[in-house]
Amino acid sequence: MKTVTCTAPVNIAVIKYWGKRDTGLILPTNDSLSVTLSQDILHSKTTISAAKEYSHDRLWLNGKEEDITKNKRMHNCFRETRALRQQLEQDAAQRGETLEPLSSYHVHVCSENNFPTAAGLASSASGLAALVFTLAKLFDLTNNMSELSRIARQGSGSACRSLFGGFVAWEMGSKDDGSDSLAVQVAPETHWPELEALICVVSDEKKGTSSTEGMQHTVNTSPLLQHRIKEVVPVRMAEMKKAIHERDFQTFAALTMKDSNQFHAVCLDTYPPIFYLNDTSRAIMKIVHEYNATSPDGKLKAAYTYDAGPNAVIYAPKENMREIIQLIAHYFPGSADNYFVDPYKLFTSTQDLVSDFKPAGHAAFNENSIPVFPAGSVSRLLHTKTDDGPRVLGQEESLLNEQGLPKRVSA
Ligand SMILES: Nc1ncnc2c1ncn2[C@@H]1O[C@H](COP(=O)(O)OP(=O)(O)OP(=O)(O)O)[C@@H](O)[C@H]1O
Ligand SMILES: C[C@@](O)(CCOP(=O)(O)OP(=O)(O)O)CC(=O)O
Repeated sequence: MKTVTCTAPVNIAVIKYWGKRDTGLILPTNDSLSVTLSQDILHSKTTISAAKEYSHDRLWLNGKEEDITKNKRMHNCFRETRALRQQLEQDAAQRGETLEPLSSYHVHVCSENNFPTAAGLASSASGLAALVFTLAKLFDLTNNMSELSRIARQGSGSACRSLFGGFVAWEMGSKDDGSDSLAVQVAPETHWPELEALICVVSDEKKGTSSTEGMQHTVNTSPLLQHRIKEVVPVRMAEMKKAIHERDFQTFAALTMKDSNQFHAVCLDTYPPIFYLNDTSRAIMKIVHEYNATSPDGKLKAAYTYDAGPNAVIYAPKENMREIIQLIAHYFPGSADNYFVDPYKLFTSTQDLVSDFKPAGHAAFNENSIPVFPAGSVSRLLHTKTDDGPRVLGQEESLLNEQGLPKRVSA
């Protein structure tokens, strides 16, 4: 039996992917670009073992066994990585060497997300990236990350971007077979370490309309999406890459907010419309604009973005983060002890977090621009930053025991 354990990060797009031109191969209707967030805060952890004794492929997700017989996307990832392994085995045989025939073995996959699954926190991205990366390590594949991203893409589109750290573009490609639709790193995490993120968890419930389903309704009914694909995204992609290369937060922030807004506009333009934002999401947008508008030098200090759900992700330079956290904690107070995750020790206590709130330290800030929301409207604040791509862990981190069964199962 061979066993490997890895983690993969979440990525949050600043130029959104929304729409497929091929639903089977998962080929998008536009390029997209994302920031990879630290695995220290959010990650999928996956252990895979291969053994000739196994009778079928099995998956345990968050402690529960899932029926994967009909999971076409997962099978795509198994099929593609096994084909690459088989090639390695054949090449070795031609050289007169023997590689263990792992490509013919079944696998046991055990995966855990350290955050809610299917709640718009990009679990499919980290989960499928962890699956493909772990399979690649298990099979000793020599392919580079962009090649592997083609496989991860077939598990979930946004997963292809989670194979890299830092700033990552998914190039849509033009070929019918999808061979040129893959992720490339625009800049590594070390390029712009000052860029941080605050995830405001507005809801961690499973969402009503999945991204997969929602985006095809948009493709089929939204005229605005056609304008976005043809006219807007190509220009924004070029501007966003330049902004990242130049660490130009002004351009980065404006484009991030506009692109999030346009994504939610095409959701509204879908017929019947799709709504992912709620009143709390909209209030966070308003307060970020108020905060930016009253910045003493007129410069943008923060940018929000929302995926297919009400949770906000606020990107900002490190120097503004303390103030932003205080701002959000003031208007959206927590109701639970685990409200704020403070890995970078910005605050000495919860008291410190709420007591010295001075909105942007600026007289023009309209404190009544939104009301203070009921406690718990934002259930958690997770402070994080841009960070590296998937990591290989030691055997002691394995989620599977020596029989290839999960060490922990949930009821
Ligand atoms: N760790 C994991 N390993 C394997 N598959 C996973 C893992 N985590 C999530 N998934 C798959 O991804 C699905 C959730 O994807 P979905 O797109 O609905 O939610 P999301 O990724 O949280 O939201 P979004 O992509 O819109 O931000 C799960 O039902 C499961 O099939
Ligand atoms: C709003 C988004 O987060 C959409 C993500 O969609 P998915 O990658 O979850 O969809 P599938 O390819 O059908 O699995 C925007 C983005 O991440 O770019």
